[in-house]
Amino acid sequence: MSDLRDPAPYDALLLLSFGGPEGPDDVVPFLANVTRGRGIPEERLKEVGKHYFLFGGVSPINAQNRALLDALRKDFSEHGLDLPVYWGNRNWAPYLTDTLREMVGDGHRRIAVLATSAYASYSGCRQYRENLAESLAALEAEGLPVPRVDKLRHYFNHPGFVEPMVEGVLASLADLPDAVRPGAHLAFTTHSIPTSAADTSGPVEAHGDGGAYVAEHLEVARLIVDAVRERTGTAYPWKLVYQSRSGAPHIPWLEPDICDHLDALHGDGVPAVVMAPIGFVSDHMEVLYDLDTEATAKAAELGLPVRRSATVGADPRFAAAVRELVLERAAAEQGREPRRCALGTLGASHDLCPVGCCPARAPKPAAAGADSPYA
Ligand SMILES: CC1=C(CCC(=O)O)c2cc3nc(cc4[nH]c(cc5[nH]c(cc1n2)c(C)c5CCC(=O)O)c(CCC(=O)O)c4C)C(CCC(=O)O)=C3C
Ligand SMILES: [Fe+2]
Repeated sequence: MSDLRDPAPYDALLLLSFGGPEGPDDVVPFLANVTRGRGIPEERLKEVGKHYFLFGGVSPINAQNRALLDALRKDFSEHGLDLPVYWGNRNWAPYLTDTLREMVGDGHRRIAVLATSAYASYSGCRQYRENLAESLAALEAEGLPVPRVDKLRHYFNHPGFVEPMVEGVLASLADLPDAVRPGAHLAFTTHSIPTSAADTSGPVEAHGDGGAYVAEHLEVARLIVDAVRERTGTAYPWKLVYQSRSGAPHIPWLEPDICDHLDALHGDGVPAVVMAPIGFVSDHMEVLYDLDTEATAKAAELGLPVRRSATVGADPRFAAAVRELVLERAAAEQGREPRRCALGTLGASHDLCPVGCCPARAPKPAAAGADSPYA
């Protein structure tokens, strides 16, 4: 009988995130890291730099990841799960390669990886896998042991991710003035990406209009709408909309933008809107600027009452979900058939990204998938 809390074969968990600047001097080098070789127009970079300077050059994302680390360690220790937790980022310190070097130095060879992105897409999944491959190659070049890294499955439909967002939407609805609440609309938001990236997101079988990226977000929106209907008796009208678009204007990205959507709703006489950023795991800069600053100012200009609902952040139910995901994957790696928790109809996402999943425009080695050069 193997222990239900047995994380074997894993000897550590790595929290893999985006990273963000921690002061004014960090902003430009951070943006240079983010956009390395990606052809973001300079105008857009100047614009994005301003968002960070408005907040003293500090993105909240690192503090939020530190809080998540604390929540994970607390949850693991309370549940007898003996698994050290590390943290590394794609674009800022602590950098992924440095963290992996430290992990290998501490003797870890089989690492479960949780990315702070719940959905399929190049930016939210394969790009992290490319970062892992690059870092493993760096360790190899230094003559260090190369650990095996396994990325945990997408958790968009895990109850520990969805339930805190349901509560967040209920709280935002409750916070609206009584007079406008009955007519409120729900605007679920996520990061816009090029439609070409959306259409090829997820496994090849899922490719089609919007691919897995749009299908997964629509599923989460429906799950939240259903739960809100059950608990309030009201079927609030809703739509999935987008934010934080970048890239050249002639390239099609997912639309409509949240600000255009607010305009349209206002034009239709809708009296209030709850903006629910289901595409994000924490209230980082994309939420703080694009929703709480820009879209909220737009709504004020229209005289449209809006509320922005909370992301999961370091919610204990999310930490518990991460524990379940680690143990689920460990059980699968042990050759058992774990119970895979997933709400709705899409089912639990794959453990191993198949070949052709979320392709890059210029193919690069990616770890933790069926096409990984590292076993
Ligand atoms: C799908 C997606 C997520 C969600 C999944 C995930 O969480 O991974 C996400 C998260 C984030 N995106 C973030 C910041 C940025 N994203 C950029 C650029 C881009 N994002 C894209 C997509 C996504 N991005 C894309 C297709 C681009 C353009 C091309 C490119 O460069 O790949 C740029 C460059 C300037 C700009 O164009 O805006 C910045 C500064 C931060 C940090 C916020 C903070 O500091 O608190 C976070 C969490
Ligand atoms: Fe982004």
